[in-house]
Amino acid sequence: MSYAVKEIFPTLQGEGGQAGRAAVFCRFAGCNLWSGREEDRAAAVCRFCDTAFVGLDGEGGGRFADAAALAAAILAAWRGGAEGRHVVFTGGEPLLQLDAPLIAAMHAAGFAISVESNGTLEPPPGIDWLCVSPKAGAPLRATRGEELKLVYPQPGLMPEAVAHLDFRHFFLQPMDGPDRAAHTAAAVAYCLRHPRWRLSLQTHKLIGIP
Ligand SMILES: C[S@@+](CC[C@H](N)C(=O)[O-])C[C@H]1O[C@@H](n2cnc3c(N)ncnc32)[C@H](O)[C@@H]1O
Ligand SMILES: Nc1nc2[nH]cc(C(=O)O)c2c(=O)[nH]1
Ligand code: SF4
Ligand SMILES: [Mg+2]
Repeated sequence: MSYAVKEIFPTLQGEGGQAGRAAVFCRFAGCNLWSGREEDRAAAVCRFCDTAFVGLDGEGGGRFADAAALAAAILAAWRGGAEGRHVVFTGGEPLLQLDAPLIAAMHAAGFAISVESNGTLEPPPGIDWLCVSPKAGAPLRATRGEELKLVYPQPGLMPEAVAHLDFRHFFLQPMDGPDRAAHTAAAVAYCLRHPRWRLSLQTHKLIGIP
């Protein structure tokens, strides 16, 4: 199968339990919870998205004919050597496209594989670090993984509704937008009262890296 990729770029993981870790980000085009068009946002299932994921026109983006071609482009974007190779598949929704051949190609190239998913699709085997970020009003099919990262506050999806799931780490990430400061204060207050939950800041935005 071919892959539609918005952009490929090296940066530090900004969020969650791996914040600060070097990675190549591969952002797939397309999502099942929003078209990505502003005129559709108000009617979408997921309405707070902070990401442009439509098209193939970002840095390093394009259509890749097969897993070998995409793996080669990701390896070319890695700034380190053979040690510590790490790719984060995100989007858009990466589980619409991430498949067994790509997982095998990345592992063969020496990469650990992280995934940022909305959790609506069954993850394929072989993911080394699965981050699930559930969305109010969307079905949740990925109920286990390394971290659950809930954007907070989300009307219709309280942390209590997902705290029983089988994840190693539970994060609240303040919803970015015009009310980011108030959302951050609310997330801090929630973590103080519910210590199973830890705060995830979008540190890349704080320091101005991609
Ligand atoms: C752009 S999404 C792509 C991956 C996948 N579609 C998902 O939603 O998890 C990457 C991460 O950013 C989070 N995110 C999106 N919009 C956000 C916002 N306005 N504030 C904080 N986090 C946000 C998502 O919940 C997810 O954890
Ligand atoms: N630095 C950095 N860290 C991130 N963690 C998750 C991101 C995403 O958009 O999926 C992201 C991103 O876009 N940049
Ligand atoms: S599910 Fe993820 S990529 Fe899709 S609209 Fe929501 S935050 Fe954006
Ligand atoms: Mg992002």
